[in-house]
Formats: sequence, structure tokens, C-alpha cells
Amino acid sequence: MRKKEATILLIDDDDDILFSARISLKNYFTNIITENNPKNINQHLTKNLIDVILLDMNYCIGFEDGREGLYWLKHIKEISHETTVILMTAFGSIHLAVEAIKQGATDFILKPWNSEKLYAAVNSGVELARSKRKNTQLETIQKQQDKEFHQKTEHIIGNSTTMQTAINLVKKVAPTDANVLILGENGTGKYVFAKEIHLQSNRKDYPFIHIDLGSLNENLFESELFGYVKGAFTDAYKDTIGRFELAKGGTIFLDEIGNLPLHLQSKLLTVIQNRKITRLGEGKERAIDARIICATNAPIYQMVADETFRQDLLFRINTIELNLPPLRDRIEDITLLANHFLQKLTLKYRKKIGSFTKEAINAMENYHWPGNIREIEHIVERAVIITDNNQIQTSDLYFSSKGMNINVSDNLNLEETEKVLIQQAIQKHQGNISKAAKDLGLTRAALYRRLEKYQL
Ligand SMILES: Nc1ncnc2c1ncn2[C@@H]1O[C@H](COP(=O)(O)OP(=O)(O)OP(=O)(O)O)[C@@H](O)[C@H]1O
Repeated sequence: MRKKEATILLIDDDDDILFSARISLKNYFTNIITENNPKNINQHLTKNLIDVILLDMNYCIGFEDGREGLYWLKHIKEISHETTVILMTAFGSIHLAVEAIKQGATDFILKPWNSEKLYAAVNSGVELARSKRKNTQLETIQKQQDKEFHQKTEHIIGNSTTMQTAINLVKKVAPTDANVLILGENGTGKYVFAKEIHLQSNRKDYPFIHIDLGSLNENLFESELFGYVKGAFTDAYKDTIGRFELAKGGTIFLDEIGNLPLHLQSKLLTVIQNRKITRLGEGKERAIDARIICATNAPIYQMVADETFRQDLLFRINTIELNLPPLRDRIEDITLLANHFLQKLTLKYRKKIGSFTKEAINAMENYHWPGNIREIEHIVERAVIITDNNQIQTSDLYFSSKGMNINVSDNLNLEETEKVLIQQAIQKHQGNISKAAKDLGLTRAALYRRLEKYQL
């Protein structure tokens, strides 16, 4: 039999008991630590991740009322509440057992023990410790996500008509349980809006569970979304709930739904239609109670036309559709967002930078923003870090050549094209006018004239 990866600490002042417990358990678990002085508990807990502590109730001769055991139990629970504590005594009484369980012990065994019973108690103690740790991890992730979210967006920024329309739609849709599909390019705020719908809904006190469907392969899709029972597959050591169940009472945000292959789309459709899931390896169906919000940056209607996305699934998820426009189509929001990030980032980097030059604003308004709001945040962050000025200049803004590319079929205006090319050259040479002029085939003076003409 393969030993289970687990650390068990045995504490008793009787070395014979320690010896016999070690013999009983060492064939089943990888690490057995013995200790005859409970005062050393802290050292063990700080050095090792202990799954189970088997703790004697009595240490001083003459004190056999279990008080010491209860004292140490309380102490362990205060510093490592995920560790399972099993108490043992030769003088067990129901009264003491009840008291110990009330104070956080998981089990109580009487000496002399039967080896099988001891193994069974320790083994379920190990499983319990693991599931407590996993829950703590999930809670930490959730808290972290919430914290990041609040740090990221105290407000949704946007005065443009399209953003105001989107914000108003959120207000109307949030209190209903309608499925929402959020469409928009990368970095347009799909996550931010999904979370905002959740926060404005009646489900706000329950979890908001985000999952990137694009990153799941076939095996993970089912186990992550629906959960599994112990033994369902090789690594299924214990029952685990999936994201749909985790989102109970709250919202599940299925991101990148356009990346889901067709056969998984069918599975998801069945779940959304029936509002039931079945954990892997379990026959039983479980009802789901989660509001469903989906998002994608893929051209979903084109995908339906190309038969790479199921039309029936689209109709299930798009009861309400929220379109987030790319930043280049709402130029009026650019200055607002740039100033918002400037304020936030100057605080973060403790720099005194009051504003952007007129030319820098102009350059931002003429840029294509392929990465949308995420990109403006990154560009402002980089500028804040590198600039030595108290105003951000055009040369502090590092635009990617992707966003500078001129699409000739879109824009045939010669002056506009010239202006963009000049910006591109200045960016490429990081503000070095001589090099930019050379690249453009102009003299320095000719370039300066054009900079003035276009107010760059
Ligand atoms: N309206 C907004 N106001 C302020 N910040 C925003 C706004 N929209 C998005 N952001 C910020 O822009 C960044 C990208 O937003 P988000 O992750 O929501 O975009 P997304 O569309 O989900 O991106 P992707 O498609 O790449 O997953 C985040 O840092 C977010 O806080």
C-alpha cells in the first residue's frame, strides 16, 4: 500500500505510547513526528505543515481530569485552526469527550486503542485538514479577487454616450436574474462590468466566481465546472465541488466563451438549459443557483454564421447583450481615463506629475489603442515611472507599433497619415528628433515645422 503524504504529530509524555502509535501509523503516512513535551508544540507547528495532532489529555502525574489536554487543544486551534486534533486518554469519559469536541477536537480515542480504529480516525483527520486548507485557499483567492477589484475600479470611468448607455443598462439588468453576454475587445472592461452587475444585484453577498473557459481542456472543463467525487479519476482523492456549485447564491462569470470547442458548447448548453449539474463520477443531479454572465472578444455572430459557435447556446446566454466599445471609438474618454490612471499611479510611485502636455493628449487621442483600457493603464504607468518631468510628454508615451499602424483603406487623408507617421517615428526613436527625421527622410527643421503644424 502506498503511504499517504501527510504529517502526523503524536504528543504524549509516555514514550511507550509514542512508540506504539508510531508503529501503528508509520506504514500508512509519510511523516510521523513524536513529542513527549506539549510545550514544544509551537516549534513543530512553525516547522511543519501538520495535518493531524494526536494529543494526550493528561501530562502531570496526579492530574487526570483532562484539563491539560483541553488547554493544549485550545492553544493549537488558536495558531493552526486547520490542523485536526484527535484527543486520547486512558481515562476517557463522555463528559470530557463532549467538552473536547465542543472546543474543536475532531475525535476522541481511548487507550489502549485498536490499530485499525486509530488509522481510521487519523486518516479521516488528514482528509478534513486538507479540505479545510482548500476552503481557506478558496476564501483567500476570493478575498484577493475582491480586493484587486476594488483597488482596480472604485468607479467605472466613462463619460461617452456609449459608456453611459452601458452603465445605465447595468443598473436595469443587475437586479434581474437574466443571463448577460458581454461583448468587447480585449481590455474594454468585460470583467469590470460583469463584477459590477454582480455587485448591483441581490446576489452581491454571495460569491462571484470567474472562470476562463478558453484555458480549460476537455478533462478540466468538467471537473472544474461540475466538480467530482472521490475516485472519479486517478487524482480525485476526495469529493470536490465545481465552480457552478461554488457560485451558489451568487454569479458565475464564464469568460472567453467564444474559445470553447463545439463539443464542450453542447455540454454547457445542456447545463444552462436544465440548470442542473452532475459531479464527475456521481449519478446524482444537483440544481444550480447561480446567475450566468458570459463574455467574449470573439466575433460571436460571425462564428454562428461559420457554424463554429452554436446558435442555440448563443440564444441561451444573450438574454441581455452588453457591447463595450473599443477605446478608439470613444475618444472623449481617453483624457478622462489617462488622468484617472495618472492620479492613481503617481500615488503608487510617489511622483509629482500633475498632467499631460497638450501634445501628449493629442498623441493619445490619435492612437489606435489595440489593448484598450488595459493598454492605456500600462502606457501611463510606464510614463510615470520613466519621466523626469512634472508633465507627461509625448516622448514618455510608449505606443506599440501595432496601434500606430495606419490602415490605408480606413484613412486616405494625407495629412492624417503624415501626422501618424511622424508620431510613429518619434515613438520609435523615443523622442530623438534627429533620428526620427532621418527615418522619415526629412531634415530636422522640416520635422520641427511639421511638429508645430500638427501641434505634436
Ligand atoms: N470603465 C473603466 N474604468 C476604469 N478602469 C477600467 C474600466 N474598464 C476597464 N478598466 C480597467 O482596465 C483593465 C482591463 O479591464 P478588464 O479586465 O475588465 O477587461 P476585459 O475586457 O475583461 O479584458 P480581457 O478581454 O483581456 O479579459 C482593468 O485593469 C480594469 O480595472
